[in-house]
Amino acid sequence: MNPSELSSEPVLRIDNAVRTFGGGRSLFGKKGQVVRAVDGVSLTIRSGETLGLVGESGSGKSTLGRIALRLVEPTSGQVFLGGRELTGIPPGKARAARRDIQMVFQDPYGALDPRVTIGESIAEPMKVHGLWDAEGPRKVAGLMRLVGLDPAAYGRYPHQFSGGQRQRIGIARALTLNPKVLVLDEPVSALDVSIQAQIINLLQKIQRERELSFLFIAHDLAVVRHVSHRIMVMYLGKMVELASRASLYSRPLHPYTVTLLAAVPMPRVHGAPQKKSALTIGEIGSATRVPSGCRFHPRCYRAALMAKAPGVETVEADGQVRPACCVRREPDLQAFGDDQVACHFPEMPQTRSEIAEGVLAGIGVAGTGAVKPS
Ligand SMILES: Nc1ncnc2c1ncn2[C@@H]1O[C@H](COP(=O)(O)OP(=O)(O)OP(=O)(O)O)[C@@H](O)[C@H]1O
Repeated sequence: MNPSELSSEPVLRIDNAVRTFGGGRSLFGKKGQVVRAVDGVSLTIRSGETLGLVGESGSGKSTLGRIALRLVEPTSGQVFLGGRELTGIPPGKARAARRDIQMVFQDPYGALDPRVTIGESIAEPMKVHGLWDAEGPRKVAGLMRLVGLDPAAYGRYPHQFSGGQRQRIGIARALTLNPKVLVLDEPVSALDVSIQAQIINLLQKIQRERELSFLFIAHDLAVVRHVSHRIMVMYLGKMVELASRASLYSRPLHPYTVTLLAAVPMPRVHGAPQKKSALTIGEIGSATRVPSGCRFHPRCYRAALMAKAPGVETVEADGQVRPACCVRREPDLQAFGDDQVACHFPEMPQTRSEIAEGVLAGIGVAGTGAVKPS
């Protein structure tokens, strides 16, 4: 579906979601550290749209996905599903309202109960919601056919299936209640590459047929590029960039996005050996000790470059010279057409040599080379 064909009404809306973990007292009365897993993130997804959600491990993607379903309660913020506020419903009554949003998990091995036949597994949500009737078996058979499984396999157990087939079972189970939104948390990352493509094709077919909306969480930027209409990039609990697929891959605005894209292996050119990224910039920071100002500043090539630019006020932070604004002030989200970015220097040019120079300026160098995203 083209972005222009999508309806403008959001099916899912998350407003300013915050989720912290920890902070309680230990047995000895010592106060634990607080993790700000999701720190003021908002998003919308329209009918038939796929919003890709990317970021390194620990950036808060799964927590945000679970907040959308209220599998994790937000510390603050609101979730609206089809215009109805999900977060306003008392916990005991949320199940019925949650029917319209379901989840597909990463691990097709762990997501299914090994003692339950796959047909029963697919039927279970209907039974839990009191929707099982004489039509139930026919519906389960229809769902099995939809995901490419033979209904004759109803009475078989999960261990009798391959990883890809189990993910098909997980998808059928997620569709049992006819939801409007699927949260797909790394749905193909546990599968072989050849099987990944089959599952992605299946998800896209189902999306077209049912006008489903997807929140598609993934590490793999190549997969996200393939499936998403828009992409949100998260870093240490914050959204740093939100853009259409076309702009994100052709003109990434946030230096973290540039760095992530640079870490994707480059396609082979004229039989040349595949180049891996030149940019390595150390580990993602700690979610318990979040850097001041822009959270990305300790790893940011652009901040390193700007610190050398004439007229830019600088400060030293953890032994690195950085623009004072990056260290002192969290950047606001700025709009660039339909795209948004949270960076103090979003328009700084990003030629290959400038990025390489920024890296060389002291952020951890793994050489120079193929850093400009294709
Ligand atoms: N139940 C929990 N208790 C304590 N900390 C948690 C809990 N769940 C998540 N966190 C922390 O919140 C932060 C964000 O975790 P989250 O799993 O949402 O990130 P992610 O981007 O999905 O990472 P991954 O790709 O590894 O799943 C991490 O620092 C994580 O350790």
